[in-house]
Amino acid sequence: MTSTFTSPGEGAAASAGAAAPPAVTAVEVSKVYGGGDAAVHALRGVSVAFARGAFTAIMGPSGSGKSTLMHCLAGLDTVSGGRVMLGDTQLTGLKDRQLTMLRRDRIGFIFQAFNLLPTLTAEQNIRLPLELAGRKADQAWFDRVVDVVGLRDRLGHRPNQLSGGQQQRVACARALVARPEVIFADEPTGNLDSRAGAEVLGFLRASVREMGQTIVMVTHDPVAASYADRVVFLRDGQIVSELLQPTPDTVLDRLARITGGAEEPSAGTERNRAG
Ligand SMILES: Nc1ncnc2c1ncn2[C@@H]1O[C@H](COP(=O)(O)OP(=O)(O)OP(=O)(O)O)[C@@H](O)[C@H]1O
Repeated sequence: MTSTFTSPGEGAAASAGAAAPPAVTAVEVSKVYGGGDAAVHALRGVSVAFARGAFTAIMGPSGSGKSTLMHCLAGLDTVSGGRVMLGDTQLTGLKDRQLTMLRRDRIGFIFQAFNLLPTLTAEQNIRLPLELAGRKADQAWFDRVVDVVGLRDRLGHRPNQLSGGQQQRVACARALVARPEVIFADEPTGNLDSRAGAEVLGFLRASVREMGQTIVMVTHDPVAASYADRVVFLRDGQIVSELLQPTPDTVLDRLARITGGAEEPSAGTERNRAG
């Protein structure tokens, strides 16, 4: 049996009202790559809900299905079974063009590689997705985002004039400025030293606290995960555990138990309330 993992009123989720659906929901999602003897069951009946206004980390051993889950949640890949909802919208079954528009209008992405356009300034990079969508950034919101990520005095710089941490802050601002319903971050600090990584994570945390942003982040790093409100752990394509209010130590401890095989899927309702 597969448990459904939900998170009780965290952050803005509490004020979003009982009727508001989670930002993202997966119901019994499975994903099989290939077929026959070579079939790889990357996800095996994953049910999980991500509350609005909360910061959730997805962790697990290499090959456990983290990237596959994120790609299915973000409409970058199709599921083999089950369904994915973005708010009230069912992604499963949408046509490619509808999915492209949905990603453009409602989802933000931050990747390990910053993916900035080298010939554009920081400000132009931040505004680009909105302009491509034919929308104009609300100036007050733009200013707020720029201040939250601390880029006010770097807006005229090109990416090669910025440090890695500053470039990733531009990528964060680019995702935040469109006010997406959810931002998916895939190892956002993977290319940064620990100081720059801490800065970027601090800004992501601040965007959740101060702007009610919803963030789902895949990471291998227990310190990065400790910035989240909640960590869900995958093993062999199933969610096997979760932690609320994680600390680096509780995350490490849980990872050790998971990789040691001590945690079974049914143990997932156990929660850490320390910290
Ligand atoms: N395009 C693909 N074709 C075939 N198998 C794939 C494909 N993508 C992923 N897999 C397999 O699916 C399983 C889950 O992979 P996934 O990349 O989601 O894991 P992960 O937890 O993100 O791993 P890592 O931490 O190493 O990035 C693995 O066994 C992987 O080899």
